[in-house]
Amino acid sequence: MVSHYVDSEVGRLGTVMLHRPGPELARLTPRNSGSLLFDAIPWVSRAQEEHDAFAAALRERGVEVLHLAELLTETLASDDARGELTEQVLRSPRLGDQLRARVADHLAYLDPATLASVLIAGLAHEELRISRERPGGLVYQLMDRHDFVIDPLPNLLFTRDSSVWIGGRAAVTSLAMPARRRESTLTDAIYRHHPRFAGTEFAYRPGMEHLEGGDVLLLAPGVLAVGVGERTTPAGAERLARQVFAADLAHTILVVPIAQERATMHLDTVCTMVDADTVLMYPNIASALVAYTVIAGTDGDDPRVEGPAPFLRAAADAMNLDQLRVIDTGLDPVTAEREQWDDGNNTLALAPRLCVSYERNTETNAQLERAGIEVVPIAGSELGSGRGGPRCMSCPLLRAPLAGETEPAEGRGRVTALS
Ligand SMILES: NC(=O)NCCC[C@H](N)C(=O)O
Repeated sequence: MVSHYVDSEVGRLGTVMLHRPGPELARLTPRNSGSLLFDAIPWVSRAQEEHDAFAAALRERGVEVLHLAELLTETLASDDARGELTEQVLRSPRLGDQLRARVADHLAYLDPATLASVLIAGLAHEELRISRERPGGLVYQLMDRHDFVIDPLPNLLFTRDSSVWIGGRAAVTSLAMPARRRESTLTDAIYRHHPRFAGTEFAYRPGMEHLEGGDVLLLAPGVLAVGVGERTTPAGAERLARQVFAADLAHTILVVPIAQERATMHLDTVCTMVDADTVLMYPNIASALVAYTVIAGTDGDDPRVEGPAPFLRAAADAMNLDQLRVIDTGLDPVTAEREQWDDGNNTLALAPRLCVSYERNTETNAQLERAGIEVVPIAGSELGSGRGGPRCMSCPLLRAPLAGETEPAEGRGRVTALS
């Protein structure tokens, strides 16, 4: 068993899980892209090139990159995992008994790599092997040949959302949008059946109240921020608070309401951390954002809720800082709005003051560099068509503890707000 541990957003990144986009992206058409949560139809091979360059940039900086599809293939060597994941797709009420039996026959023949690929890319009616002796029945006959018997998971690319590590535990989330719900069955199977993750303990389970990883920020050891809006519900935030308090993984949770809009679907679309005391924030909402502070109860009491208070103030207080240093997305309200939409806020910290960002967000990247944050730019013209940046596309499994890295750099004001 390898140990996995994450207690901040910015401790030096050791291991990350990515998903290289594959044939599931080729399932997107103008007719289904809305329900599959993409804003444009990506050019698949270019998206793969961009993703390969992202993975290479991480590896060049010493990060161990794990690929979800490879982990899933290895996981499917376990008969238990295979049985569970097959049963989950067969449970769909859309299939009906006769077609369900035919899909079960089809899946039973697949080797682990092909089964992993079908679980990710889905299965179209025309790809299902049906013999004359065992026909598909009414449901099969009434389907169009391009209809999905198993839906594809094009958003698996955004590995941030289906699981998040909090301390040494995996929180496997409960995704809100129907198009994404099955993603967490895959991450859950990996953590429960892959030998690398043997003995993993869990901080959250699929099936609990809605919670998505993009809404969870590990502000500091023991302090989490959880966005509530389009995806994570207040009940999901409350459940997470109870879970992490019970496991002693945190003492304070800041619950942050965000607008229920596509542009701000997760907290990490408007705020990410680039140093132990520094956030990159969307200025058009930064001063209006508030937080409810949820504090662990003692001796089994319910958690205490305080606030609301301005988010930046509540966060600094919970993190024991005089003030959080703030770097703005963009330069003015219009470039800020453009670059926030293009995931300019959604940076992935590789270490304190070192982050990956989409190259297209030139104004935001210049702001970061001016503030002493080194930027590793990556191309994302195709990757961004699903609305997600480097943070959304990565699930950290191991970060170095922050001890010794929290002190301000020589000659750099720790508490200067840059705006
Ligand atoms: N954390 C994130 O903001 N993830 C991006 C998710 C994008 C995906 N197309 C979605 O709508 O869920």
